[in-house]
Amino acid sequence: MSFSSALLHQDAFIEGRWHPAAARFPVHDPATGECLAQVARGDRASARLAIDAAERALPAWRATPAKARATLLRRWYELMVAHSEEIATLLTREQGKPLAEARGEVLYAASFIEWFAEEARRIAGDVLEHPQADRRILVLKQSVGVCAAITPWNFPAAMIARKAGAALAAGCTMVVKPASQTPLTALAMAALANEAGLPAGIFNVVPGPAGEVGAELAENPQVRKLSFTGSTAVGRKLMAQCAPTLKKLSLELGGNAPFIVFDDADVDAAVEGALAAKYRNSGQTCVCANRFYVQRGVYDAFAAKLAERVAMLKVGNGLEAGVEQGPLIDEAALAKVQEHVADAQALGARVLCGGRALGGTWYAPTVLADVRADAQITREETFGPVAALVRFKEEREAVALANASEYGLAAYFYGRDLGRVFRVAEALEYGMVGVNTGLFSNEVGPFGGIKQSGFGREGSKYGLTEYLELKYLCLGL
Ligand SMILES: NC(=O)C1=CN([C@@H]2O[C@H](COP(=O)(O)OP(=O)(O)OC[C@H]3O[C@@H](n4cnc5c(N)ncnc54)[C@H](OP(=O)(O)O)[C@@H]3O)[C@@H](O)[C@H]2O)C=CC1
Ligand SMILES: O=C(O)[C@H](O)CS(=O)(=O)O
Repeated sequence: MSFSSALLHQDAFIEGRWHPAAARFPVHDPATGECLAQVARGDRASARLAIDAAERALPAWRATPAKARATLLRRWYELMVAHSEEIATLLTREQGKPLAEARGEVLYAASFIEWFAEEARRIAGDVLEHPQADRRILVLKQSVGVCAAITPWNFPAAMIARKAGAALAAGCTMVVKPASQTPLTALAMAALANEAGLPAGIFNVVPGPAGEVGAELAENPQVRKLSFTGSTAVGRKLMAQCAPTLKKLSLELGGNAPFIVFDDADVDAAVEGALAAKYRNSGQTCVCANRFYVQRGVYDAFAAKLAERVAMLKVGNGLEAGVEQGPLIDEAALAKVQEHVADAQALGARVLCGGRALGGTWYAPTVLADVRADAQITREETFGPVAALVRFKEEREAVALANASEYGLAAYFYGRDLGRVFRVAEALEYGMVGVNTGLFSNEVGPFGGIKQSGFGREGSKYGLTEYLELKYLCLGL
């Protein structure tokens, strides 16, 4: 095996130690097919071991003063930044995204740990006036307890940091099951958490199959909260699996983001925003624009300018300098993209650029024009580098088209009339709306969706409440 890295680990990380296993599963580089590692295949027993470790570590961590928790989280953040190049290389190798994006993701992930290190010290309860003179009301905020996280392959660092940063800041302990396609980044993060001095059992990583490790995390009564990022279908299953033990849940699920361009938009800005919203991670993000509604007055100009820019995107192995589009994660992802393009073309869409597989799991960055409003690509999440342009006439029509989806995660629109900005922003049924921007993800804004995109918010000051319980004390004087 040619691949090596000081941060390459292949065993589960439980209670501050590496836990090998006889059974192992391969991790492949989606760009080359190379086997990067053989990772210990967790099972229900190892998941239980991690949950028990998290339970043992909980009392001391809960009792650790917030300032001390913050200091340890800050040190973890500093190590993530100091080792960002190594982690980014691991991330690109196992997930495929261009190194420049991987570097960005590692710093984005680290920003959540930094943010929640700061938020840890601002957890405050209340002292309230009781209706009776001889009583006092106190409201305490206390950590939920042992938490679980199940995370996807498309952001192997950020999705973990966005959950673990909040959980640990709140005084919870956590067991993470990373996606089986991308466990190496999670294990590298565990190594750095350990180096930062996070006590044993606080943060545990157990790679392994969903049906074993995932099932134990969802069903074990010691786990009081589960945070999941991934597809809506799996989110529904997990919600059912968590029901018997009434776990708190955060579900960041699938999306189908509309991207609306109005006649009064700055078309050049809208094109740049479309590039950011559509082609990041080769279109494999839950907040990627999935369907474009362009008003007839700017349709031709926007379509031509977007196609010109998209055709220039450099496609290749994410490790190569200047590459802007890496491979899709696997053959199934490629097949879904091809299916959406073929369906749109069968309904009359024109390919302005791309529209073809390039070998391996690469797909040419694509712009489709004259897409019918009922095409499959407008109803289902493509999770690939294809922009489908639908023409519209009136504002009301665009909002209706945008809202005609079971999903409600992200939406975007470009327009400069102030009245329209407020009308449309307030009318769109989504958890997050980008106005004259195609990228809104950061540690400060509350990330999450509504409808079939799930519930709960991550990052921001709101992210901490997902890991806190309120306790009401009534004091008789
Ligand atoms: N809203 C958001 O923030 C995000 C949403 N997503 C959505 O997720 C999808 C793509 O990500 P993808 O990884 O394929 O999603 P999946 O839902 O298939 O997998 C996500 C994680 O869930 C695990 N998993 C799968 N099935 C089960 C199960 N039955 N029980 C427990 N765990 C399970 C997987 O484990 P294993 O790998 O071992 O199978 C993986 O760790 C898209 O729909 C995308 O929109 C993705 C990222 C962010
Ligand atoms: O998993 C994802 O797709 C991420 O949540 C998208 S983002 O946070 O990088 O915008």
